[in-house]
Amino acid sequence: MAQAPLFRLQCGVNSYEWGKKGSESAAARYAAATPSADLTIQADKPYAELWMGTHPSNPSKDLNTGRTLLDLCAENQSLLSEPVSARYGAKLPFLFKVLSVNKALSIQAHPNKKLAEQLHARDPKNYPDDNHKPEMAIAITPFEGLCGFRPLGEVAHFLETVKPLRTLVGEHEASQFIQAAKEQGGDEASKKKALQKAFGGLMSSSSDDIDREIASLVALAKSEGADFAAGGVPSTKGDVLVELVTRLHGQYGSDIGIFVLFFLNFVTLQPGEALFLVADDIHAYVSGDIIECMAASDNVVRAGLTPKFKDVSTLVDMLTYNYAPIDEQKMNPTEYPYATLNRTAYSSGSAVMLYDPPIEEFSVVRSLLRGEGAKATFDPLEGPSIVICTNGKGTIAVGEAKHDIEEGHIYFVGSAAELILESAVGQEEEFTTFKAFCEI
Ligand SMILES: NNC(=O)[C@@H](O)[C@H](O)[C@H](O)COP(=O)(O)O
Ligand SMILES: [Zn+2]
Repeated sequence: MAQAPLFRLQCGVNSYEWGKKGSESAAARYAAATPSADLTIQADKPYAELWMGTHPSNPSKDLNTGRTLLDLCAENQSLLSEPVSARYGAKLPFLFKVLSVNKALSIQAHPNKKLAEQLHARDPKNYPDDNHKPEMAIAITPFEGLCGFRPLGEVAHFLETVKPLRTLVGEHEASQFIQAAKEQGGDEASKKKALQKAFGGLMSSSSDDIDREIASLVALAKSEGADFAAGGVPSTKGDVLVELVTRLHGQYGSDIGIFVLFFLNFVTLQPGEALFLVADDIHAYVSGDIIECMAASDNVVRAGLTPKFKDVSTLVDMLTYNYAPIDEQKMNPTEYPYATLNRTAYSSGSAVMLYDPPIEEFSVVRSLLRGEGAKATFDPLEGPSIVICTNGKGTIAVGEAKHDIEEGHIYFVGSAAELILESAVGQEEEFTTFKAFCEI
């Protein structure tokens, strides 16, 4: 019997050390929102990531039958659409997640396709996939993260004003870098080379040197306060740096990752703001709840702020060394043109916004429907979707099938289905959903 194009999913949650504890974790609350989930949230246990998709490490299931979404897609490739299944096989091209971040994640990057194949062949235990992992994060609550290298002038400023940093980078690499950073014009490749040398110098520090310089850094931050690092830079002032150094030191002790703060942009996102990271872009998320969508892969190359397997030389070698101001790291949503709002939705200021990164595997639509009866009707699309409700309640319908949906509920929507979302919240309240999809 053909599988209905709309069915509810039961999704699993991964407990990594950096996750929020107990019910503070949105990932835990959403996973537990499904009646059959055999999940009793433990107050002192960290719950980091809710996974929604067909990735074998934590495959989502059809709530009613208990069958995996992977099996159902394999048997009913029309759920994916012919172009998607022909290009990506009988599985979802994306992995959709909710992350609840209590402590900083690892200093990390995700390998491009070619490097992913090499790492997977060499070390399948630590690199379980042969696929790239470009990723997008959309803030559900206020979010902090380290994303991409700072403008070179900012790194030069820190090398000139934070002695423990300059010591670990090395005097020669530091002065070479500062000279390259200050050179007007100059070719991009040699600037990126100087950045790689300085960053590589930092990351190759001995543990004794790190212990010694961390102690000096924390003491300096405490004693200088807002004057730390000569007051910092416009994007990250001295007092913010003091708080971050102190917080990360409290979380990870003597860890090289704390010094990486001076090389990477410190980004804050308000709910609805987003950032996109291409493969090989360095980052480390610091706090907050986010929706995350990525190509279907779990390959992470780590170099600090983690008890997990680190592969520092691979990380230093693989990075893009792209550098840019914070605002160039953010991703601006646009109004989604393929959804029709009814009169109630229009009058209540509802919005359906598209986050569309420059890759094929996924896009995400965030729907904010305000007030009872606000409705969004989505044009059928040729490809699979997963919808999660992160706030409020309403109904989700495809054809004759109509179900209640509320915070934490997750549905799979098959290709070519005409999806309707309708709010059931009060006048001043919001019914919020995120829909990840692939359409070729
Ligand atoms: N930036 N976010 C991601 O890449 C997530 O999808 C990953 O699953 C986490 O980063 C994994 O981080 P750890 O390996 O636990 O340090
Ligand atoms: Zn990542």
